[in-house]
Amino acid sequence: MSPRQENGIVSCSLHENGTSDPLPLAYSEKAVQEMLQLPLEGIDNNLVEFSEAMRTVAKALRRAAEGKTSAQAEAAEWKRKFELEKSRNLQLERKAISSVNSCCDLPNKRTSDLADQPEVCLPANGKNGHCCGANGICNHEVLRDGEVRSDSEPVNKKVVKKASFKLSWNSEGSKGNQYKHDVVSFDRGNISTTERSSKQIFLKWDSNPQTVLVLTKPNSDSVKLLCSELVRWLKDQKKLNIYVEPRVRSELLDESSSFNFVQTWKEDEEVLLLHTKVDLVVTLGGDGTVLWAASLFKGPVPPVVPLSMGSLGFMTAFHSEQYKESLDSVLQGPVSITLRHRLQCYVIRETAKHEFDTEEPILVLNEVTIDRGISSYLTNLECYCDNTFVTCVQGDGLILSTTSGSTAYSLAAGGSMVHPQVPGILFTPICPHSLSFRPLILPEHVTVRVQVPFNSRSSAWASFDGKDRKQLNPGDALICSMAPWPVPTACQVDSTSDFLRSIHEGLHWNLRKIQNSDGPSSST
Ligand SMILES: NC(=O)c1ccc[n+]([C@@H]2O[C@H](COP(=O)([O-])OP(=O)(O)OC[C@H]3O[C@@H](n4cnc5c(N)ncnc54)[C@H](O)[C@@H]3O)[C@@H](O)[C@H]2O)c1
Ligand SMILES: Nc1ncnc2c1ncn2[C@@H]1O[C@H](COP(=O)(O)OP(=O)(O)OP(=O)(O)O)[C@@H](O)[C@H]1O
Repeated sequence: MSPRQENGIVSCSLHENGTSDPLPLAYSEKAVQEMLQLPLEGIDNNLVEFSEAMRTVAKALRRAAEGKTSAQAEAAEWKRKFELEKSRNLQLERKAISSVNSCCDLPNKRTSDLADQPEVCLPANGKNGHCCGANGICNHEVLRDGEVRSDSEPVNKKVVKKASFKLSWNSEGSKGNQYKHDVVSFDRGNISTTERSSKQIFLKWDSNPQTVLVLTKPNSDSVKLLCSELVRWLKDQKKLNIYVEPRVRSELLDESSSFNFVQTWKEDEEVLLLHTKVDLVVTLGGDGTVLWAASLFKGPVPPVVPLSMGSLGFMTAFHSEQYKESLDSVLQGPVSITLRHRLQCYVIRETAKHEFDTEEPILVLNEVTIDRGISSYLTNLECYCDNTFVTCVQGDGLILSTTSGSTAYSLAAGGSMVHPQVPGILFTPICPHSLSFRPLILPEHVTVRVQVPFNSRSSAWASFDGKDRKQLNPGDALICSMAPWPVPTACQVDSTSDFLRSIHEGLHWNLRKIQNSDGPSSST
């Protein structure tokens, strides 16, 4: 082999048989060293230069990606603010109209009598702009978004309008006329909190509920049996209109044609208008049926009465055998409710032309999970909270959970159990490959962004309340923030008793035999 230098690169010539020329004897090791020194340095210099150039390019790319990520997060935040502002403006508009129409001057006048007028309320006390006083809120003020009269009103039925109700909560301050709307008050330089969001909320009907949607777990004979009994009772004894899913209507009609009073829908679009027709939702099943019920409502959700017919039943406080007593008391009111917050998730594709080009939002009651799917590689998920980098999740994935979902998948992944009335977003890693990655709980006002970086080895997968898996390719992102529409579930006792009962009975939380008193005493 004869080493040659061409353009600063050393090359050796090989014979076709793969052997090389023996080095001339004059080439001592030192000589070789000297000969090779210069060209090798040339290679090194080139490599160093090249790697520096690559580093600069990588840095520029990373900066561009970070810039894009932060711009996307900012855009999503603005979008969220825009939506909140829009709904706030809508409320103000309604209040303004209400002062003209004075609908609340007519106590208990049913809104159906006002079918052609905007359905709004006049402040009853002339104060605060709320018809229900300072520590309450009327459903007319919050639940009217997107309510449009459907052209396809249910077959053979008269137009029925929703029952009105008000929500109220205990406020110590209001007793002494010291009620303040501010979260924090400054009284002579002293800071005190006057308002917290986790008070027990009561629902009181202003007019009687007229329409009930009954949702049932499929493929269960006991559920089917109870469903027909319950539907009959609601119709005959309570004189209520009943809606069920198309599948359930067919099942009921198969049983008897006398169930033809039961209403349903044909098109999926009609489901979007359900909240305008339904006063109350009753679920027959387990937690999965409550999740299913919530998923049908992409906007406001009517109060839900979950009758337990599953094995665990964290969110199903009512025993199904006692459905008559339970429903009697809920229909009569007032009833304690838990406002279960939901998360609103958007997927932004890398190919999106601009930041508002997101897919339809998905609302979750438990959690959104971003995991590695069938890939055997670690996930590589860059997470941002508002515009601040949080961490990179390397492991099996990440759970962004509501506090209601804190007892579900998040719990299994090591997250804390949180009272469902506490607003917040749980940030729980799944099998992180790091010893120090403890779960976080973030405040309710933040927007979390999970980005699959371009250099990720594989795609990630998002699933929503354990359903609807969506592939997230490198460059795609998922944005998640608190949704404006919670799921109000009726309580058996109250929010806190129901939560504690479910962790005791459902999970046997901290169950341990009490220690005997006959051990060593402290004096010995
Ligand atoms: N490793 C896990 O624990 C794990 C894995 C996958 C999904 N899940 C949970 O299952 C949920 C979907 O429920 P499903 O009924 O449609 O599926 P499913 O039929 O597979 O039931 C999952 C279990 O989770 C329970 N569960 C659901 N929501 C709960 C909650 N808020 N608190 C306590 N327990 C709850 C259900 O009662 C059921 O026992 C997902 O949202 C997820 O939280 C848990
Ligand atoms: N009306 C419905 N239509 C379609 N799927 C439904 C409906 N109701 C429930 N499901 C689904 O059926 C599955 C089982 O429901 P659910 O969790 O209520 O019953 P369960 O598994 O017997 O209860 P538990 O989880 O307490 O043991 C869930 O995945 C849920 O999403």
